[in-house]
Amino acid sequence: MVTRYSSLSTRKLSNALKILTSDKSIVAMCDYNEYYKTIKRHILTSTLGSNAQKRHHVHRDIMINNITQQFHTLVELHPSEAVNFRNVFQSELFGLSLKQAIGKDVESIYVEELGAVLSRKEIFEILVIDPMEGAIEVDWRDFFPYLKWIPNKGFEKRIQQMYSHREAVMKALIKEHMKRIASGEEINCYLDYLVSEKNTLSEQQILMLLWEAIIESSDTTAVVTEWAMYELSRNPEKQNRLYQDIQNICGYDKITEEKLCHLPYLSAVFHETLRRHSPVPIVPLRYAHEDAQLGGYHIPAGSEIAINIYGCNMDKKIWDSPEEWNPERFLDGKGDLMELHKTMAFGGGKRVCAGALQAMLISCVTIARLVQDFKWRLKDGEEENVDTLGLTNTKLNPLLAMMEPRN
Ligand code: HEM
Repeated sequence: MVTRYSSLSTRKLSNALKILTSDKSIVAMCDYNEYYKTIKRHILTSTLGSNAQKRHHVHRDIMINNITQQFHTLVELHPSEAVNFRNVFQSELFGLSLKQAIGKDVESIYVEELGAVLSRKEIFEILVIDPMEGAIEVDWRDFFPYLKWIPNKGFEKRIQQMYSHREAVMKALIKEHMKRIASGEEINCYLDYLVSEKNTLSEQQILMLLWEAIIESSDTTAVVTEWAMYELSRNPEKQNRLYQDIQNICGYDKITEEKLCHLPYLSAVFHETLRRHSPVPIVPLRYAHEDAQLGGYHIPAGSEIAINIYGCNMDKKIWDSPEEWNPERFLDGKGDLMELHKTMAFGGGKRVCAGALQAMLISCVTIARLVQDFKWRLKDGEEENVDTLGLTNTKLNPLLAMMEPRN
C-alpha cells in the first residue's frame, strides 16, 4: 500500500456509494488525481492537519467539559441507574463536527425543500446515520455490471431519498451560515475556507466536502471510544492501571492534550481498542489500474483489492491470543510504546486517514478524563453485548455502565 501506491490508489465504488458520494466528490472516495490533491490539501489545511487542530482546540475543550458535566449530572440524579454512554458522547461529537464544519452547533433548522423544521436528532439521522446505512446497501447489479440496464427500483428509491434529504439539509445549513456571515459575524470554519476557494470548486463540491467532514468526524471516533470504555469497564485492573498512570502525571489537574505524550498506557488502550474492534474493518476498496506486486503476490491490472484489517488484527500468527483485549501488548519491558502502526487501523501510504490526529486527540482525552472522574463498571448482563452492526463496527447495543464518581 505504501510502495506500490501509484498503482493502487484508485477507488472502485458500489452503486450506492457512487450516488451517495456524488460520484467520488469527497476526499475519502475520490480517485487519485488533481482534484483529489486539491481537496485533500483543503481538509488538512483548514480542519484536520496539526495546525488546524490547534486552532480547533477550544471546541474539543468545550466538548470534554460538556461530556463530563452531563455524566456528573446523570450520576447525581440517578445514582443507582446505568448510564447510556452513547447518548451523551455521540451528541457532543456531532456538535463538535458541526462547529468545525459550519462554525456553530444547531438545535433545529428549517429545511425549505422538505417544508419542515428538523430537530438536531433528525439532522443527525439524515447527515450521519442514514448515509452510513446506505453505504452498505447492496445492489445486485454491483456483481453483474453487464446487467446494469435492468432497473432495481426499490434500491434506487431508497438511496435517492437519502441523497435528496441530505442535499436539502446541507443547503439549509449553508444558507444559515451565509446569513450569519452577511450580518457581520466572524466565523472561522471549513465552510469559510471552502467558500474562499469557490473559483476552483463548484457549489455541489463545496456541499459534498462539507458533509464529508461532518459524517467522518461523527462516526468512527464514537465507535472506538465506546469500545474502549466498554473494555475498561469490563477490566477493573486495567482501568486501575490507567487511573494510576493519569494520577501520576496529572495529580489533581484535569488531563489535557499536552499531557498525552506522557501517558503511554493510555495510548496502548486506544491502539489495542483499534486492533480488537477495528472501526474500519475493511479498507475501502482499491482498484489496480496497472499490474502491481503486493506482499509477494502478483496483482493484475483491473483487480479490486479489499484489505481485511479485521482479519489481519485477529490473525493468531501475528498476535498472541488476538481475541483478548490487552493494551500491554503495545508496551515493551520498560513501559514504552511499540509497533502501533501494526494495526493498520488508519490505512496506509498516501491515502492514510486524514482524521487520525483528531480521532486520537478526542478519544484519548475523553477516555482519560472519564476514568479520572469516575470508576466504571459494566451494568449486569452487559458483558455479553458484543455484537456489532454496520460499516464501522458499531456496538449493536449502546454501552450501559455504572459510574461511581471518584473523590
Ligand atoms: C478511529 C477513527 C478512524 C479510523 C479508524 C479511520 C480509518 C480510516 C481508514 C482505514 C481510511 C482508509 C485509508 C486507506 O484507504 O488506506 C480512512 C480514510 C480517511 N479518513 Fe479516517 N478514520 C478515523 C477517523 C477519521 C476522522 C475523525 C476523520 C475526519 C474527518 C477522517 C477522515 C478521513 C479521510 C478524509 C480519509 C480519506 C483519506 C484519503 O483518501 O486520502 N477519519 N480513515
